[in-house]
Amino acid sequence: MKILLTGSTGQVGHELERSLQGLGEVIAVDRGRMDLSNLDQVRDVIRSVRPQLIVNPAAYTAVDKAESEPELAHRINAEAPAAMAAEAKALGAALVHYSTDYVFDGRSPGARVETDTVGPLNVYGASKLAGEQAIAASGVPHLILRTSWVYGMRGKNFLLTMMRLAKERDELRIVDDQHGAPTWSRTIADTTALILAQARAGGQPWWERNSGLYHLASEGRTTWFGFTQAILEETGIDCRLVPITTDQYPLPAPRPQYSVLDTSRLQERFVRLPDWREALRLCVR
Ligand SMILES: NC(=O)C1=CN([C@@H]2O[C@H](COP(=O)(O)OP(=O)(O)OC[C@H]3O[C@@H](n4cnc5c(N)ncnc54)[C@H](OP(=O)(O)O)[C@@H]3O)[C@@H](O)[C@H]2O)C=CC1
Ligand SMILES: Cc1cn([C@H]2C[C@H](O)[C@@H](COP(=O)(O)OP(=O)(O)O[C@H]3O[C@@H](C)C(=O)[C@@H](O)[C@H]3O)O2)c(=O)[nH]c1=O
Ligand SMILES: [Mg+2]
Repeated sequence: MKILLTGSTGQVGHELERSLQGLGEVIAVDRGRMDLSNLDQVRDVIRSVRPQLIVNPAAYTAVDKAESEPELAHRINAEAPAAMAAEAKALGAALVHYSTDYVFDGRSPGARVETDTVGPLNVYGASKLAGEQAIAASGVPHLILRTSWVYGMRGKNFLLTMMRLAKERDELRIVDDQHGAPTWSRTIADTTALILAQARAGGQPWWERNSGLYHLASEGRTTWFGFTQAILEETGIDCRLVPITTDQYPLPAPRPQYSVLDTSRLQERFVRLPDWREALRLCVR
């Protein structure tokens, strides 16, 4: 199987480049080869590579910056995936795509299932939702994997930011009223590969029975404050932590208050997911 992988310089893409190796020939394209803001280039690359599977972790992920660049965010997060879906469909290929807990408004507590009402609060979330909807509407065989609070030992993420800040400062003030599940980039990549491998082992292409939307995040939940406490415990870095409210940390983009994803659908069909705290421990190790 020929697999076209985007975003291999990103957190999830980097892990996927490793995790997908056993499944076929992985052709990784970076921004230089395929710029997602250039839709003609997206189409041209897919037509020349002719993959059987496209895996697309590339995205515009700068949540605050997106508020002042809505058109660019929409092109990368919605129009490019729509173009990938159309090209994949024309080739008879399938598409694996990633989305976010930020498609939800998060106004009430409780974990969200795939069929729950969406209502993004910010430009990033709206652009990601538009991407999901375009793929679903295209009729291409697909997996859309919604994840949350991604971290890892490379790239730009909350774990590395907090490790740096905690070393630099005596005290950190961290929001303690936004609830979610931190998810290790490696969990996402390995789970993706497992789903693809399992489905293939069934003797029929996975999309014949399992095309659709799935929540893929760690088990359990915490707040950004709780996540930071755990980061300090695991890394042994010493710093005073002060819990604050969202109002006390103003940012350009509003964030959902409760965006825990219910992952039962994925776990019942495919594979168990690890607890967030345990995954953090393994990652830091
Ligand atoms: N990060 C998070 O907390 C979460 C992420 N997600 C979703 O998971 C997926 C993976 O995210 P993650 O790995 O964390 O993202 P990263 O921000 O770590 O990586 C983004 C990747 O997209 C690439 N990219 C951005 N713009 C373009 C462009 N115009 N053309 C080509 N490539 C581009 C980047 O390339 P370059 O290095 O050149 O910039 C990079 O490889 C995304 O769909 C994201 O929306 C979902 C929930 C949480
Ligand atoms: C740096 C810092 C942040 N915070 C708060 C701000 C914010 O409410 C929260 C998280 O901040 P960040 O900007 O790192 O996280 P954010 O960019 O909102 O992370 C999101 O990224 C996108 C791509 C997703 O899809 C989401 O799932 C989610 O992971 O932590 C503090 O309270 N204190 C601090 O010192
Ligand atoms: Mg951010």
